[in-house]
Amino acid sequence: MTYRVGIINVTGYAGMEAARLLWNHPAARLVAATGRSLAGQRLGEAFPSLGLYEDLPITETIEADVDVVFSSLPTAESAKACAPFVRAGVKVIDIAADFRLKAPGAFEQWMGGGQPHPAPDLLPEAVYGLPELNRDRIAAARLVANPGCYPAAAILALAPAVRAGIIEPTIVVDAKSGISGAGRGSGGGFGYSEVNEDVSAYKIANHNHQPEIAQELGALRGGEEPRVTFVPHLVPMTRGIHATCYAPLAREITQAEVLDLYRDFYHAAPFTSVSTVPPHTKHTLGTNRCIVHPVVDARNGMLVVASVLDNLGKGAAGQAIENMNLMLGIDQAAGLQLPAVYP
Ligand SMILES: NC(=O)C1=CN([C@@H]2O[C@H](COP(=O)(O)OP(=O)(O)OC[C@H]3O[C@@H](n4cnc5c(N)ncnc54)[C@H](OP(=O)(O)O)[C@@H]3O)[C@@H](O)[C@H]2O)C=CC1
Ligand SMILES: CC(=O)N[C@@H](CCC(=O)OP(=O)(O)O)C(=O)O
Repeated sequence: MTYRVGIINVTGYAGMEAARLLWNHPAARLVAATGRSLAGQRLGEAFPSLGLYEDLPITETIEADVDVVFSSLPTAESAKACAPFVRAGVKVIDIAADFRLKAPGAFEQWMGGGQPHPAPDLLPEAVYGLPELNRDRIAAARLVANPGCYPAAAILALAPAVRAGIIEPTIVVDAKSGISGAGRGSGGGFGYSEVNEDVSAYKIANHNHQPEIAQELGALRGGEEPRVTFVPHLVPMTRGIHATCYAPLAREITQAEVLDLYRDFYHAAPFTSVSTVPPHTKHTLGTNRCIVHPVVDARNGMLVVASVLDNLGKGAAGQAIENMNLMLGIDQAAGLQLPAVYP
């Protein structure tokens, strides 16, 4: 059986990456793709990198029968486009941030610019789409909230330690992102001459991924959110997230015990692996992989975890396809077993 997939807003980086990854999927086919300014063009004509899609038209809305829809609209534009599909029984994966935050008022404060949520009735049922934590719930869901790119890296770095209670709930996440994290529509300040040879922090102490990280780590400790200091940085590479996460150890533990704990936690996860050496963002480029590297800093009583992924892979479109596979009840890794692009 081949499942029929639609992408709402194929014209952004996340939508384009979903189309790229779907090309070789053994059980799913892209049959509809929307785009605002490019409607009427063929996908392969609009984007030469997707030239294999020479016959697929970009349309204003999805009219074809579909089994699954990905939405990669800008955050706060996405929920109202997803809602009719969920209500019609189509499985929906929202790559935007509209269904991620559960606390009352959180969407309005962090994602919606003060505007009310467009589909508040669907918010409680949306499952946070990180299979390493929520595999069975994703498989049963009709609406999945795909994680943000920074939260995916940070949560995967910290989840085993938080669940085992080996760290104090005072966490620092120091994260770097490639420029594609800001999207195609990112506008001023992201030109080559501005970002090349430049590194800067941004949105210190007020980035909308901080509550997402705290919410999901809190769920691993009975709902009590840890204190999370999150500092994102922009670095001059195209793709990739590198998160270095720090927390005080709650008890003495050896490096070997921590490695065992992490390996045990991720033993059934096809895309998250535990490394004994510092991972590079390029080890995940173009893939759905996340690599975590936990280190006990015994002199200071700290756990330090380095984590890498591709913001458009495990941070967006790859993750969305992994979630789709689970929702369809097919092999979790279908279409996603790819070596990284290296060097
Ligand atoms: N980039 C990343 O690494 C990640 C992105 N995401 C999420 O995925 C979603 C898409 O991000 P990304 O692909 O980076 O976005 P981009 O900035 O690459 O693309 C946005 C596209 O959306 C179109 N667009 C803008 N506003 C609207 C609108 N109101 N209605 C319809 N189309 C619109 C624009 O096309 P045009 O003007 O031509 O119509 C533009 O090409 C976002 O919600 C983002 O939060 C999630 C994780 C990682
Ligand atoms: C480098 C950069 O600008 N990154 C984006 C995050 C990427 C993203 O799209 O995250 P959401 O899915 O949660 O919107 C940012 O910091 O806002």
